[in-house]
Amino acid sequence: MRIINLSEQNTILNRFVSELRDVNIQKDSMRFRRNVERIGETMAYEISKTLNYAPLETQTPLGTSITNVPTDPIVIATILRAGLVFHHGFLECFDKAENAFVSAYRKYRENHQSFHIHIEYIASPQIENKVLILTDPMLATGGSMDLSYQALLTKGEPSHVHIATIIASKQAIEYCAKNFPQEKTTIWAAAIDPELNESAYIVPGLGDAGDLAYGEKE
Ligand SMILES: O=P(O)(O)OC[C@H]1O[C@H](OP(=O)(O)OP(=O)(O)O)[C@H](O)[C@@H]1O
Ligand SMILES: O=c1cc[nH]c(=O)[nH]1
Ligand SMILES: [Mg+2]
Repeated sequence: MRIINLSEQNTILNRFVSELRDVNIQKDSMRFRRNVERIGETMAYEISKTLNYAPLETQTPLGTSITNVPTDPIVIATILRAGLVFHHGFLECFDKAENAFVSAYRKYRENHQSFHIHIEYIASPQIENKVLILTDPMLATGGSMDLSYQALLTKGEPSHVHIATIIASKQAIEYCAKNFPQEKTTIWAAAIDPELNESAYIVPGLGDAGDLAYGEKE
């Protein structure tokens, strides 16, 4: 398993992440959504470097040109709600990809301290032998990602799994490293944070990504 922490490189991605985290800037929900999307676009570009390529001959008005283009069939999957904008960023880059959606969300108990992860439905194409990119901006315990992957396996065995996230906790990275297939999983994180609080929120993190993008829910 490869674990790639993009914050270890000095790139403009770090600016997008710092704006998401900033308690004042993040109040501008349009900017928050756009930054999530921009990170999706940038991460998709990084993932594109790991795909298989073949030469494509193109007719131009003046002659022919040969360009290496990616050949892998790609399915971009996302976890509602917070994943939606991130997904859109990936789709801007991989515009020919198929798409899958999983409704996995935290259902809190009365005390709001404990929760279980609830999956209601999935909408997915066949994923057999395709490159599966699982996108979710927050990887806190890793539970939603794991359950979503298990649900998607009912649609076939992917050739490779990319877990793509903006902020992961150390704990979730360790959890995914144990629970996803070693030989064909890559984890991409724009940042990896040290801990979770008692409500399983990432610290320092950025808060609740779904609420910041779309408003609070009941
Ligand atoms: O790694 P985990 O511990 O499973 O937590 C991460 C999940 O929590 C968030 O979704 P949330 O349940 O808040 O739903 P929302 O996107 O609708 O706000 C986030 O987008 C992940 O899906
Ligand atoms: O820190 C966290 C954990 C789960 N979901 C979020 O949006 N943020
Ligand atoms: Mg949320």
